[in-house]
Amino acid sequence: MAKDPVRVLVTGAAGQIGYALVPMIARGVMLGPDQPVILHMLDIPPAAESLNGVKMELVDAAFPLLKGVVATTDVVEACTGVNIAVMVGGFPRKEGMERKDVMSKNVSIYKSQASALEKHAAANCKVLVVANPANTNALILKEFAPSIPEKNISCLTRLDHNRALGQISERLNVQVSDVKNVIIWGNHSSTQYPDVNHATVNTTAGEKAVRELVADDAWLNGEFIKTVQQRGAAIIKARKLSSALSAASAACDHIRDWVLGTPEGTWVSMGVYSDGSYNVPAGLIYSFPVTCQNGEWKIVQGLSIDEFSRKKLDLTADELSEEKALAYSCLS
Ligand SMILES: NC(=O)C1=CN([C@@H]2O[C@H](COP(=O)(O)OP(=O)(O)OC[C@H]3O[C@@H](n4cnc5c(N)ncnc54)[C@H](O)[C@@H]3O)[C@@H](O)[C@H]2O)C=CC1
Ligand SMILES: O=C([O-])CC(=O)C(=O)O
Repeated sequence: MAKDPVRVLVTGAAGQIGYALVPMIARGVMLGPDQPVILHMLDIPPAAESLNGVKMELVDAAFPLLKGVVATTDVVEACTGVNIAVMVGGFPRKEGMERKDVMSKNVSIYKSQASALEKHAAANCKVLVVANPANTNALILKEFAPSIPEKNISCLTRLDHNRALGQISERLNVQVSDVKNVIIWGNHSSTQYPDVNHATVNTTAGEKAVRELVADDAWLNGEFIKTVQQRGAAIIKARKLSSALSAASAACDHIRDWVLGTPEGTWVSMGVYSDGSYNVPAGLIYSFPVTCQNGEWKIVQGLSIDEFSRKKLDLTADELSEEKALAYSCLS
C-alpha cells in the first residue's frame, strides 16, 4: 500500500541551499524512494517571485514522489501540518564575516519561527536547523518552542562530519564509503573538533583504525583538523558563495539517518541538546556522535577522551556558552 505523504518544510527555499535541497527531497534522497512528500517552501517577500520560480521548476521536473508544493511567504501557512522542518532561511555569512556577525540577524528570525512551528507543525515534528549560527539558532528555537520536545530539535554538523570522512578518504586513497565513525564535537564553527580517534576504515584485511593507517599524528592533530574546521570558509573563498550542494546533501543524510536509522556499528554527528554527556555543559546544542533507531537519536556513550581531545571539547563548549549569552543579549 502506498505510504501517506510526509510534509517537509524548507525555509529559505529560494536561496542557494534551498535550490539544491528541494529537488533532493522530491527525488526521495531524504526520506527514501518509496516515501511520497509534500514540500512546504517558505521565504520572505523580496524572494517571493524567485520562490515561485522554484515551484514552477518543481512542477516541470515531474517528480513521481512529489504530491504537492506549498510556496509561501506566510510562516503560518508554511508551518501548518509539517512533519519535518529544515530551517535554512536566514542571513548567510559573506566572505570575511565571522559567524558571530550574523548572530543578531538570525536569532530574532529563529525566535519568531519557533512560535509558528510550535503552534502549527504536526505533533512530533522533527526540526533540523541549517542556518548559521546553526547550534545557537537551534537553541533559540528550542527555548521559544517549549512544547516541542527537545529531542526533536537538532542542528546540522553532518556536513562537517562528511567533510572529515572526505579528507580521510583522500589522504588514504580509500573509498569514502569505507571510512566511518569520525566525530564532530561541538559547534558548527571553526572551534568544532573533528575527532578521528575512534574512526575506522574497512580494508581487505578487516577494520583498521584511521590513526594507525594514516600513521602521521602531526597531520591528524594539525592540518586535518584545521582543514575541516576551515572548509566552509575555503568554499566561500573559492565560490564567493557558501557551500550549497554539500550542505543540502548533508541535510538529507541527517534526516534520513534520524528517521530511518543509522547502520549497525556506525554513528554520525548531530547537533543535539546536551544532557551533560562527556561533561559537556547541559543546555547547549552541541554536536555529539549519535546512533539513531526508530526515529530517535542517542548519544554514543563510553568513548575514551584523551587530554588533547578534552581541551578541544571544552574549547568549543566555551564558545557555545558565549554564543548563547550573546544570542540572549541580541534578543533583549
Ligand atoms: N550548518 C551548515 O553546515 C551550513 C549552514 N549554512 C547556512 O545556511 C544558511 C543558508 O545558506 P544559503 O542558502 O547559502 O543562503 P541564501 O542567502 O542563498 O538563502 C537564504 C534564504 O533565506 C531567506 N530568508 C531570509 N530570512 C528569512 C526568513 N525570516 N524566513 C524565511 N526565509 C528567509 C532568504 O531570502 C534567502 O532566500 C546560511 O545561514 C548559511 O550560513 C551554509 C552551509 C552549511
Ligand atoms: O561557513 C559558512 O558560513 C557556511 C557553512 O556553515 C559551512 O560551509 O560550513
